[in-house]
Amino acid sequence: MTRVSTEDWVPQGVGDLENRAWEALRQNDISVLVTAGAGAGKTEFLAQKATYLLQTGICPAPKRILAISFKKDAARNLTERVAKRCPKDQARRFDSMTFDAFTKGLLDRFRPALPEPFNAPGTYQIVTPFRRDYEDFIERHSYHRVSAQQLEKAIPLADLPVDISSGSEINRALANYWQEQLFGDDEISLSFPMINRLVKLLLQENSYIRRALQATYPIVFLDEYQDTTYAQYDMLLTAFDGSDSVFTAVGDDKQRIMGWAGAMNDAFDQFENDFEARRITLLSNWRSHEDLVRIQHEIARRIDGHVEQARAQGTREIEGDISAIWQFRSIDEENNYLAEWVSREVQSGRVEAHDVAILVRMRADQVEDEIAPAFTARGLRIRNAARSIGEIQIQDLLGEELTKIFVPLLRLGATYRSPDNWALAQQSYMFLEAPDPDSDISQERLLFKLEAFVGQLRAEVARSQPAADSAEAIAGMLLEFIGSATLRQSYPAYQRERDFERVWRGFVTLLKECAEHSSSWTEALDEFEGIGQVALMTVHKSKGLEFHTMIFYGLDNQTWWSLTPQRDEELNTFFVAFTRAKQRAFFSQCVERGSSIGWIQQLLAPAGVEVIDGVNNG
Ligand SMILES: Nc1ncnc2c1ncn2[C@@H]1O[C@H](COP(=O)(O)OP(=O)(O)OP(=O)(O)O)[C@@H](O)[C@H]1O
Repeated sequence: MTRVSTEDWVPQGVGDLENRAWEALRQNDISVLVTAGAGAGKTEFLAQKATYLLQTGICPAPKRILAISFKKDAARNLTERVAKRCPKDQARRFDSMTFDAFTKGLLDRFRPALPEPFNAPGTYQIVTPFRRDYEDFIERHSYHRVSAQQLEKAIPLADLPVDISSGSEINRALANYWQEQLFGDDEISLSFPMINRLVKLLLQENSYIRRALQATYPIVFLDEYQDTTYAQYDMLLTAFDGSDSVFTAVGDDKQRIMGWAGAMNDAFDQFENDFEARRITLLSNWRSHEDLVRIQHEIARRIDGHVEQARAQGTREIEGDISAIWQFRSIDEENNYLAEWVSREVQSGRVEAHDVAILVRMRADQVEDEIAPAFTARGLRIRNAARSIGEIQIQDLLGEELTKIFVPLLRLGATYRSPDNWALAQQSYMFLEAPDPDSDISQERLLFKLEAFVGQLRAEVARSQPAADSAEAIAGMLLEFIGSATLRQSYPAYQRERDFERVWRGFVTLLKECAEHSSSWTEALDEFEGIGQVALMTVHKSKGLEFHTMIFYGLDNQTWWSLTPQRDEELNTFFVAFTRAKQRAFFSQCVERGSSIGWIQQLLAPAGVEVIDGVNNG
């Protein structure tokens, strides 16, 4: 086993860390709260810290690190970075997952240990109820003093079993709601907030499970900590109550955009108190260049008057405007201009199509219908990340483990030289098969099997033209080789058949769709991954991502009506979206749709962002 001394350890994959990041990295006896603005490398910092702790043996075998992220992409990204940097036996001890995957994993493993009636036998389905479902429930039971909104808000906060001794109507409604979800006519139906409550109860009632969890994870990371909900925090406190586990939380309170979903509004202070944590603030911005950082700072100041300006570490690569509000007279003019502009930029080689993102407030499907013809006419395709393929959105599908395992294999099938995909395929396969790390023979045997399969896949791919039926057959070969049972055993998120089927069906459907449009398998796979396509997404979905060029589409007071500086969350959302840009961020607005948003113009004007005539902007 390779070990590096703490003095000799150096960051990997990046040049260096800023001094304060070094400080936070070496802080291992007490918990730390790393706060920093956009692009400060918070997620990267966690990847470095995990690497440091594993490589130096500060986290020795068999101890593990638990990293909790909000998005699947982020969780997967962390796993990949650590896997690239650490030997296998170390990387396997890094468990990176979303909050929901963490709680669901615990529930699926230990459900029988819940007290009655919460250990009800039978499978369960995960549901995401809408407000009208709660309204329907309230109406059916004739609760007069409880609203649907109150019930919805109370579910994540109420401990189980719900105390009905006081006779309060909300508690009676809650208890009844649980009863119906567990013992109604259909299959047991649980939402993620309900799963959270069940896991809290499980951990509270079972000191054995709690102690096992604490012994396994002496180190816990929390990414995007600002969006932690009260319920999630409460569950964590229960899980690690009385433990010596050391926490590292990273976050930016200006990027708090999940208040509507119950995110804590005093998360940072609470963490400092409860975990006796030291707060360390990072100052760099590695993503954006100086001129963009100056504009970002104007927005940041509006959110927090005391915020320090970040030190831009990115290099400006383009000349001309880096930000402006383009005004158009009609929707047609706007769409044609944007398509023309993006097409020119892509053709000139200044930016790749998939490094351009068009951001909308909501209804991405409708906007796709509106703008796609102008882009298609210029040979550009739009990748609407929010489009649903069966029961899963494209952006989520691309972040799924199944996709991350199958796509490199498909790439290997479609091309003869692809060392990166070979490395990814090998890494996934070894993870799934988990050969004895001390046995060279079993590892070699597996590699041989993988090579043989890739050979077969290549032959099949070479034999068949891309089309719906051939895509389905090839996807079937992949599943047969990897094995659905292996996948489902390896990932808690796939343990239940219907969860697995949802992703698998989405994967096959999108692959078929892409194959039908393409003249080669490489083209089909590029289309599948959105390579060479202009990204279209909602501002919320842009969180955690980055693009060379961003265009905020249709920024008028009708479409972006809710964007007001009086609502913290909306301003934060705007900040999150704006800070995704590495090189430039433009706004498009047209009078046909609504009038301009005065306060945004006033906010951005001091940083030199002007309103200009879209068509004649040169
Ligand atoms: N020390 C570093 N040196 C060079 N590049 C870095 C460093 N740290 C991070 N980066 C790069 O800077 C970009 C932003 O990093 P990262 O996504 O980790 O930031 P973040 O603080 O989590 O961002 P945000 O909160 O805005 O989502 C990424 O492209 C990352 O690879």
